[in-house]
Amino acid sequence: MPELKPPVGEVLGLEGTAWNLSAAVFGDDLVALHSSPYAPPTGGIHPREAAQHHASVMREVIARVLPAAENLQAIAFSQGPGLGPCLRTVATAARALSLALDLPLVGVNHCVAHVEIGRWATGFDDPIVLYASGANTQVLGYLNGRYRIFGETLDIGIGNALDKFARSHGLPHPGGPVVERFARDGNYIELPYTVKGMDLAFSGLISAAQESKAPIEDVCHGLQETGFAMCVEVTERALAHAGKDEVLLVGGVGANSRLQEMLREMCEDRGARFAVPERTYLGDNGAMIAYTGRVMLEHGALLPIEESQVRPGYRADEVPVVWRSEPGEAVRGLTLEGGPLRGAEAVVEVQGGDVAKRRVSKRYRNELLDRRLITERTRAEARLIAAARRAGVRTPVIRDVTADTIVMERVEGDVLKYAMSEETLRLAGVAVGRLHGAGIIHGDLTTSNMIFEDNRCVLIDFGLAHVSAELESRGVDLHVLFQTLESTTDEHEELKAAFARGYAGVFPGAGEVLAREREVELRGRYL
Ligand SMILES: C[C@@H](O)[C@H](NC(=O)OP(=O)(O)OC[C@H]1O[C@@H](n2cnc3c(N)ncnc32)[C@H](O)[C@@H]1O)C(=O)O
Ligand SMILES: [Fe+2]
Repeated sequence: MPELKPPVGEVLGLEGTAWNLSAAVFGDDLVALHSSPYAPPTGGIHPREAAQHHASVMREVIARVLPAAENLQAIAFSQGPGLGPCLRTVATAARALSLALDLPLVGVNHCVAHVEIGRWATGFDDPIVLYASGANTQVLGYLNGRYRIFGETLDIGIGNALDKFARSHGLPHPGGPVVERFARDGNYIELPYTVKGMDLAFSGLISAAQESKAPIEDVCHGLQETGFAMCVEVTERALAHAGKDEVLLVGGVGANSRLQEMLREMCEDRGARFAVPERTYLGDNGAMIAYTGRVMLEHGALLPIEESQVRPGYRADEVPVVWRSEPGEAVRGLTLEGGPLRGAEAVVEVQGGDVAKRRVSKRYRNELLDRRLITERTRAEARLIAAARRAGVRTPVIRDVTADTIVMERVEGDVLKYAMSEETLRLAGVAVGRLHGAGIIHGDLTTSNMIFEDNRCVLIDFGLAHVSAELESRGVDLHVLFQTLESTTDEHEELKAAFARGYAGVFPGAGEVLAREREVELRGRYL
């Protein structure tokens, strides 16, 4: 007879990583939820004051949900990431409860909990997730036992960016909802748009918005149109890259109706499904911790009390996702033989021995922004493909260029994604080393943009390329590639080392750039 597992009862979850102290009891469904948000009297969130707030309402918040439990089995808490003092206050309470009630502890990663409650609330199985909150902006997807981070902000989270902008105009905290209200009555103004591969950055956008002399409604409108278009673009890139067909939006900024509308339009146009959980489960809440804690408990992922120290820099991809067993592997992409190929931003079609790459208009984007991006990128791509070629980097020969289309030589061979080995990575390193030596930054070094033909690496897709000899640009260029490697294979360390060998062999500045790459990587890892 198969062994019957005892039914898992309820789990109490405690959340308090930043602005909200919240507790919930979750069984087969949500049993009870109570929150006590902290609103800073002036300015942004002060970590210590928020922690004091959490401590002062802890007893009451827990007392509001605990009596609803009939068969409590564990205490789950947000172990990180988050603000140190807040995390410590919550962990202390969780340990005390665990000891007093003689129940095991479960340490939950806050980002993973946003994703899991989102899957629960929408019924989505294997989505690409846009996690847009105060401190984080990430695009995640499940692959081989982990939530992989395909792309993320290189500076601050979009929510904090909106909050910071609002603060500089004397508007109340949190700024996100205030910006949304002003944006409704505004007209589009142009602001800096920054996407690097599947990563993005908001500080240039925010400084320009802060300095703008345009009416506040217009600045808010331009800010949303630009910042959200960046988020939707990287989500679409991840969707195309991973070959999935569901998009889930989570995190506090997910409450924004314009962001929801843009994602919905992108998904409709791609034939993907889109969902967003109801508001209760979007921003920080205890239910997401209780629910994820319960799933972890069912799979035996308990936390000994002596290992229960908080983890302020805890990343989603550090968590072994033992409750999902499928490989989640991407289906192999279509080939050009099957007709026109639809990438994240362009349609590529065979024309004899050539291909025509046409950038398509995106319905989710403001029209002026859409036209600007299509023209700028088509021009940059044609110019820099030619420049790279002159510098001795293999790229396709350009035949013709119009406002939105480039006709170029067709390169045959496997893209790096399907030809991963130390040797191909070394060849990729050689190509990128030559490119950087010529003062060109690729801007989108993913494993789909390198093709192996006759034992050489051909670089394609220069739409985000630009000329720069800055250490930072070069470091970020490598970071985009390394991040794609990390998100697709467990052998990333060997592959990175092989790349570095090829890169250093042709580019004298390699040591410095590799060190900078490491710095960029660590930057994204802390709040
Ligand atoms: C680590 C953790 O503490 C952190 N949590 C967090 O940032 O809280 P969350 O509830 O997910 O998001 C709050 C953010 O969400 C923004 N927000 C709320 N409603 C919004 C709206 N309608 N439009 C835009 N932003 C909005 C707020 O301005 C604020 O920046 C996180 O998940 O990164
Ligand atoms: Fe959060």
